[in-house]
Amino acid sequence: MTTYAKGLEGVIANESALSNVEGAEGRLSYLGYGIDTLVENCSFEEVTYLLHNGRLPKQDELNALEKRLRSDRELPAGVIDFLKSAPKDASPMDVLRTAVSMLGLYDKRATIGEPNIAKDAEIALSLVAKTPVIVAAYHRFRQGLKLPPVREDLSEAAHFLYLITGEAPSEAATRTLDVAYTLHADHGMNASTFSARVTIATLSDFYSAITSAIGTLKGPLHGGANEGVIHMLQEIGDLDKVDDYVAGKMARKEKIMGIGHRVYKVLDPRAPHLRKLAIQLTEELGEPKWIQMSERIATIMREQKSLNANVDFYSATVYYSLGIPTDLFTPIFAIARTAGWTAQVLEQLRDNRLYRPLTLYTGPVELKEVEPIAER
Ligand SMILES: CC(=O)SCCNC(=O)CCNC(=O)[C@H](O)C(C)(C)COP(=O)(O)OP(=O)(O)OC[C@H]1O[C@@H](n2cnc3c(N)ncnc32)[C@H](O)[C@@H]1OP(=O)(O)O
Ligand SMILES: O=C([O-])CC(=O)C(=O)O
Repeated sequence: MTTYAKGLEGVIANESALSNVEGAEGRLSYLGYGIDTLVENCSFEEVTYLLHNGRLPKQDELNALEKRLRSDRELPAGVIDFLKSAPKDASPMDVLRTAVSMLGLYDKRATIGEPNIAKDAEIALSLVAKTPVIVAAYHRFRQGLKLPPVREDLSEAAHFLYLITGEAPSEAATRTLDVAYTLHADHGMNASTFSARVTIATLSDFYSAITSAIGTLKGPLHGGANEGVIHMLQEIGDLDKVDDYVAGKMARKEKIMGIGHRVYKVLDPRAPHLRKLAIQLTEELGEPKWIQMSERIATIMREQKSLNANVDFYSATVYYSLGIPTDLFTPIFAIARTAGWTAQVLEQLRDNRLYRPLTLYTGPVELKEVEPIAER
């Protein structure tokens, strides 16, 4: 019997060995490694290797991956020209989506049809290497600044912070972003990953799949919620205004950004890591009000609606505390998720089948005659 689940809730769309999202328990692991131990012991580069290769790297393999990513940071001149000429007030997610699509124009390895996994694995790494440079370059150009020369001596997280500020970041800031990258790297059949897999499953090219994913991530019900959280906190302004604000939202049946999740019925396991960082960073910044407001919102939503914070709720305050402009929050999510999207695309290609679900037709069933246009 064919059943209908609105929004595909509870539907298993494919098989994957990459990330295990355990909604009832509030657990997340990549290839059998829980995120707690990965955050504690591994860099984002190690996690990228894990997702792409199915196992953690040995030291020489990690060195080779880091070298490979760091040597692939230059963007094609045509993409740089686009980033310089893009409207200064464009959404960085729109710019990223367009620039990633453009990368495909300059990469002869990107073809349609029967996959070549070795070639596709190279494209996957190029995408991981280049997406942060695209985001940073646009951010610099929109301010009328030059992009600092790309460097090969900095990790993925450090290099991104260096490019947006022009200065090598502190170890603490690098570590914070690295942890955030690891926590965002992959997450089962979330909407943007699903988009990427649907696109690649037609045997379209790799860049088209990641372009689809970026377009899907930007919506406020998905990755775009992290920017919505900061806008909400700024709108509220003070701790003593939180209760009225949330009550107003509930009365109008509006969503609180960063709260709720399709799969997690308990706290998102990424949230406590980001919460801890947010507490520490806002204290150092002397601006504890952001985390105080967040804590109050989370408490009200938990107590009154049985809804919990998701990954976007505290990441927003973490990025804000690092001095990152709000409209780069979702692009940062995209940078980290590129590790997972590309791994998922490769996994799809290794055992591909076209996605083609059905629709529950609700239109007229009786066939009609076409009336002459003057009589309609
Ligand atoms: C990385 C990520 O993508 S994590 C998710 C990021 N998105 C957000 O933070 C946006 C806010 N959250 C939401 O919109 C939702 O919780 C989603 C999109 C994440 C999940 O959506 P769904 O599983 O489809 O749940 P749905 O939207 O049907 O909500 C179920 C019920 O909870 C309520 N609800 C869910 N989330 C929220 C919220 N953030 N604020 C207020 N009410 C909420 C709904 O109003 C609905 O109530 P009702 O049954 O009385 O009508
Ligand atoms: O899994 C989801 O639906 C959304 C999410 O948390 C993610 O993509 O990280």
